[in-house]
Amino acid sequence: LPCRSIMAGPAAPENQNFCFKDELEAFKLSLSPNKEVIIEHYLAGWNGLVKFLNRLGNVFGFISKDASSKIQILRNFLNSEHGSEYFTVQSMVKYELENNLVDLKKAGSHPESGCRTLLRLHRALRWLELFLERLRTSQEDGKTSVMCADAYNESLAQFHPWVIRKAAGVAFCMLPGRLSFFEAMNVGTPDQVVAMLGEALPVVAEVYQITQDLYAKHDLLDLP
Ligand SMILES: CCCCCCCC/C=C\CCCCCCCC(=O)N[C@@H](COP(=O)(O)O)[C@H](O)/C=C/CCCCCCCCCCCCC
Repeated sequence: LPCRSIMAGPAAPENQNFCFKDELEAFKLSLSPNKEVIIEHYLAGWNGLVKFLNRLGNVFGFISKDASSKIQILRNFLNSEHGSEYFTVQSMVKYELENNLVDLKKAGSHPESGCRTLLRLHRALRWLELFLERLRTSQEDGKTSVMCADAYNESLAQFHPWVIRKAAGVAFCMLPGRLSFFEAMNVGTPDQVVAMLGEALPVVAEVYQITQDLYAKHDLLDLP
């Protein structure tokens, strides 16, 4: 499906030509032929989601700020002299572990390692997968705030302190209704949105699972 040219959000320059489908394409590109996760495309996927979130209003600012700062930390690694070690999640894990660049048990000299930073986004990817699935199967009168909160409670919430959970809960209540949400995605009719979600979900799920298995294998799922 081609993207529509209408703008569904505030008329900021970065909102022009926005199309949610393009943003999810980046996650598809992040899967290499040998099923490694290419960090540059993974971050482009997240960046697109943050752009989308920014269109939904300032109330989500604290969420998009946190995601953006994590994207930036990883981009800095990619652009550093060791950038080639950060080509895939697999190469990053190998490089950082072999060079003792990860605080494994408690925050120490590497509080912002690539591994711990990507883990935060990875946990959020599970929320995204659950939210997209709820959206895809929702009825016309389904409430995005409830779908979002349910997906959050089933995934990310367990990693957040009370104050963040409360703030997130308040923000979710400000989400637009299902139809306006679909409009903001700028994909087309509700049927076309649902079809697009059906295509996007297996990709998001695969990227999530590959990263999950890798982190589990190296015992990295609880990095401080
Ligand atoms: C068709 C579906 C459209 C979906 C559109 C999704 C747009 C989502 C865009 C970005 C998602 C934000 C990802 C948030 C990453 C959070 C990482 C995290 O857990 N950070 C916490 C821990 O970090 P450290 O302190 O250990 O460095 C940090 O404390 C979090 C702070 C901010 C609050 C995070 C709340 C997350 C809620 C996720 C749901 C987003 C709701 C979007 C509604 C469409």
